[in-house]
Amino acid sequence: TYFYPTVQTSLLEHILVDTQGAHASDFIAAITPCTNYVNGAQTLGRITSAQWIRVAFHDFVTANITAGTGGLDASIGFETLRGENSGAAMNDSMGFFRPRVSSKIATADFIALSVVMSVGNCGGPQIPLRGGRVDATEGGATGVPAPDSSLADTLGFFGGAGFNQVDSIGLTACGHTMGNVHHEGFPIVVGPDAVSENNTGGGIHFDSTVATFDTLVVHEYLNGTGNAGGPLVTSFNVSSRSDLRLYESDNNATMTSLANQGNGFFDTCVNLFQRMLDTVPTGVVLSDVIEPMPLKPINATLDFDNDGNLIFTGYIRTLATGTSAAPQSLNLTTSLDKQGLLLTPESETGSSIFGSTTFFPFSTQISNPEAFTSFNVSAPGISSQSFPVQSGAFVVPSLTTVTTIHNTTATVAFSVATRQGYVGRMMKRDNSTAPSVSIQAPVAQVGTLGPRIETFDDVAVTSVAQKAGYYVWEGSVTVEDWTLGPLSISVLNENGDEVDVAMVD
Ligand code: HEM
Repeated sequence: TYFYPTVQTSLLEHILVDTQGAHASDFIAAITPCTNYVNGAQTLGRITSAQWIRVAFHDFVTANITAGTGGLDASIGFETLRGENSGAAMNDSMGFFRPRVSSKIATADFIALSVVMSVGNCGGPQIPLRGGRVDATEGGATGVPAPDSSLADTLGFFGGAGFNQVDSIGLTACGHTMGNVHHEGFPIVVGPDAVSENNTGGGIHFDSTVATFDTLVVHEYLNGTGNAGGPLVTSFNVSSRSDLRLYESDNNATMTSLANQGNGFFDTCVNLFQRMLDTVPTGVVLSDVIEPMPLKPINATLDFDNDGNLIFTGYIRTLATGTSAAPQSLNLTTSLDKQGLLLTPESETGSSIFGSTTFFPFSTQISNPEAFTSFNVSAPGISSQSFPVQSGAFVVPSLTTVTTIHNTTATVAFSVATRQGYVGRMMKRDNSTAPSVSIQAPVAQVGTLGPRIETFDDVAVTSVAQKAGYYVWEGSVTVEDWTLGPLSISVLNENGDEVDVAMVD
């Protein structure tokens, strides 16, 4: 399957942009509406959008930027039993991400993505998202501020993660514009009187708009109106007033300046959140910022049709922003066929905060695969774009299946096609030469709900057929303790680089 520009960027962009209607990802359903609680009863007084933001903070703040350790690395999954990570948010969120994690998107990337989606889809600004985080294999350092932490300790924890006093006040105000402090989990902050039939967890809002990302928490704090900054300002228990201690630590200068920024508050939060999300251990290289793509190939892949012909099928998605309209048709040409295909859209469209999406399915026969090196998409009003492809080797989607037992054991039976004469990384096996196939599967590990990735290298394959100038190879792998996330099947070249990959589940 052809993913553009990379597998990871393509998949993350999909979750970010395909939020409603045609071909939508189900990720956003967890925070739709923004008051939704995806892990249990709506009467618990919990909301998922706010939980996601809190999880990222707890994962991040134990970073030691001098040592280059910690940050957004999903170590939080191993740390949920620590008192400083009290509350349902950590395992609720890890449990939601778990069946989505794959070799291409780590849990830590889901932690980052979830903040971007909560803020961006609940009234706030768009935080630039990068991919490429790497999950920790064990718990990291301690050091999350708690309601009864001293000001010095709190500033020390933030400082270790690279945030000074002004940054710390800003990040806390940006975080505490959504969500609750709950009696259940934090009885030293919120008393039992918060518990009611429709709020069994006893959640008290930080501001009057619990599920909207806005500046209200700052104004209510300074003016003493509404929720007056929330339970960490007003708690019956003076030692639990950590937000009050932090906000007052510079005589409210930072809070006053945040209030005076007006809409600039959003820019401040974008900046601070982005720094938080992009704090990663030394050696982790993040991708470019993932931008919504105006023209995107989706599930574009080589395959064989029922007659054994080689075909190239998939969709082209267009994204119309602002007042621009979707094109009526697209023209798809390939390096083989300059005449091209006229593509017409599916009737169902999608919508998102970025604009509306339209999907143009295509299928075209490839008669001379050696010359199939690119395809090009154009339409009136859209600048034409060319996409490079390779046809040397590919995972055959129609001949690849996953079967599961009890949802924990998965058997991947796959087919790979290699073009006759293709020089990839061929392995000597049973007196013949076979392609090198690697399968990566997310599996359960002890101590965290976050999966680890198990790799099956050089999976045995046997040659079973010849089709359309290709050898077809079959193989299979059985994965135990599968966590339900997409499995990747990769064909590797002589350098061990991926030439083609299929994501299956
Ligand atoms: C002095 C620093 C901080 C302290 C002591 C603190 C403490 C707390 C506590 C005790 C809760 C209640 C959790 C629950 O009842 O489930 C909470 C909630 C929350 N915190 Fe903080 N926090 C701090 C800074 C931050 C920062 C910097 C962010 C974000 C960047 C953040 C984001 C959140 C969010 C979104 C919630 C609501 C969670 C929910 O509704 O489930 N916090 N915080």
